[in-house]
Amino acid sequence: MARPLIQMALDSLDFNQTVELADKVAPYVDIFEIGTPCIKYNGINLVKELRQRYPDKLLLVDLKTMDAGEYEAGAFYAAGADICTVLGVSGLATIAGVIKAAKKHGAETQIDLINVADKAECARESVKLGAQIVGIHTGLDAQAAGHTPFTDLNDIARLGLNVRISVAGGIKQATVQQVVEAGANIIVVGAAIYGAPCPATSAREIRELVDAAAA
Ligand SMILES: O=C(CO)[C@H](O)[C@H](O)COP(=O)(O)O
Repeated sequence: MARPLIQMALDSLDFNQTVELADKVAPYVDIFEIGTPCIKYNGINLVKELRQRYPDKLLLVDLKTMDAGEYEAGAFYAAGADICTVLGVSGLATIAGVIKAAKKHGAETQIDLINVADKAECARESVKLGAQIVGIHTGLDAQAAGHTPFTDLNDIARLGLNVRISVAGGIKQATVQQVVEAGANIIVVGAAIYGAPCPATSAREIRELVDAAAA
């Protein structure tokens, strides 16, 4: 099995804390995600800072674009994003716009299936448009209401689409093996790392668990 990537969700609002956290966990993760609240609060300068600081890491900007896909995402790809997210609920025209902007910069697009009613259909259509990643995502509010991403992950993985699958939504040490075995290619982790007493230790544990599950 190809080694799944670990994506660290940087979900603080504070610019310096975000950079400090990235520094702490960098040895253990493959992708830095600038979370949606974080990018709204800090803007494109944070993309530039992390790009310059980490030229060899993948950088995902969690724009969760809902409209004006090409226009909105284009600036972030130009600033150094490797991946931007667009909401599946935005519709195919907006998704196509973000994909167009990504292609212009040799970058990738992730379709976030959060709150999409027919996730299989949205994933299939997104792949036809040229998306490289679909995101199974139980958001923070849905997590608080007791939801998890596991059933949706299994359902989408079973489709066997030519697309990488990202999973997010409260993934922690206890659930890493399950999501790797279900077929996730990108494991997104936020609170289980940034909320831990020692984020670096937590990130290292998750790295070891992902690698062991994929071996
Ligand atoms: O995109 C997000 C919220 O919309 C989070 O970054 C994502 O859910 C990962 O964080 P956690 O592991 O804490 O769920």
